[in-house]
Amino acid sequence: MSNDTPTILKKIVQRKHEEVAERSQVTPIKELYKTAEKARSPRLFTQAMLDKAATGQPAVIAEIKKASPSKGILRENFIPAEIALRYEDCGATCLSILTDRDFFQGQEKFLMEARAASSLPVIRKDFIVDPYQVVEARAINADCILLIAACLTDKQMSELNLLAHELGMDVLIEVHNRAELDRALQVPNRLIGINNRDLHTFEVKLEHTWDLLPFIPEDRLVITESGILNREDVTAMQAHQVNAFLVGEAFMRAEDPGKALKELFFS
Ligand SMILES: O=C(O)c1ccccc1NCC(=O)[C@H](O)[C@H](O)COP(=O)(O)O
Repeated sequence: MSNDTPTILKKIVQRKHEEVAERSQVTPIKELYKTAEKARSPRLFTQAMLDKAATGQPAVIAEIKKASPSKGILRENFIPAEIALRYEDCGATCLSILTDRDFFQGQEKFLMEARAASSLPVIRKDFIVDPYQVVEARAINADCILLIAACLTDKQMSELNLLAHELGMDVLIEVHNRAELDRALQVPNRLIGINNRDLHTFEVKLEHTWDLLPFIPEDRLVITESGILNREDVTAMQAHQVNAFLVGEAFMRAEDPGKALKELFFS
């Protein structure tokens, strides 16, 4: 593929820069900082994942997303607060809420509603390319942000990571291949997400997780992301000593997302 080919990830990143420009016209970053200062105290996302992993039980980040670019609408009956409660009751360790509007039909208020309904730490799942979005994440009560190595330069990755920590949030750094992993490991952070989905082509291969494992130091917690659909997938990850997961589609398509979580991980 040529570097000029507009993949979905490139389109999303371009839109994010436009969004930041539009939003800062309406709410300048100084104002956003004031809202962030008054936000709810951050819940400990990384610690929750580490504590759960230490018990030997699966540490599950359960995702709330209405739609995705690769799969379209995933769920019609979409009430984030209800889904969050079910996830918590059924053993989730943390929540992931899509806030992107144009590609995932997400909204900031979904994160606020889901977090208010549960006591779990929440990650803002979005495509963060600018400090404005980090401050915005804290202003809507997020406890953690996602940084996707494929969207960021090394400098951006470390600056956004630092800003998130200064604001009291945790960070999940996501990679898909060895080059991104090597870059991500330069950033001081405990959580490394390996996305099994190529965000340029949508191709999903679970092998990405175990292929990268030998290159990850012991002090990082590896979270496998995307394409975990059934018990065989979970067992395959556990056979490689990976026991932290981020799952969306498999739960969102189920009538009761909480029951689906319980069946996938705890039955
Ligand atoms: O899911 C997509 O189609 C997608 C496309 C482009 C960029 C990101 C995308 N998804 C974000 C995610 O990484 C997933 O929501 C997350 O890992 C959960 O995956 P799944 O369990 O397969 O829903």
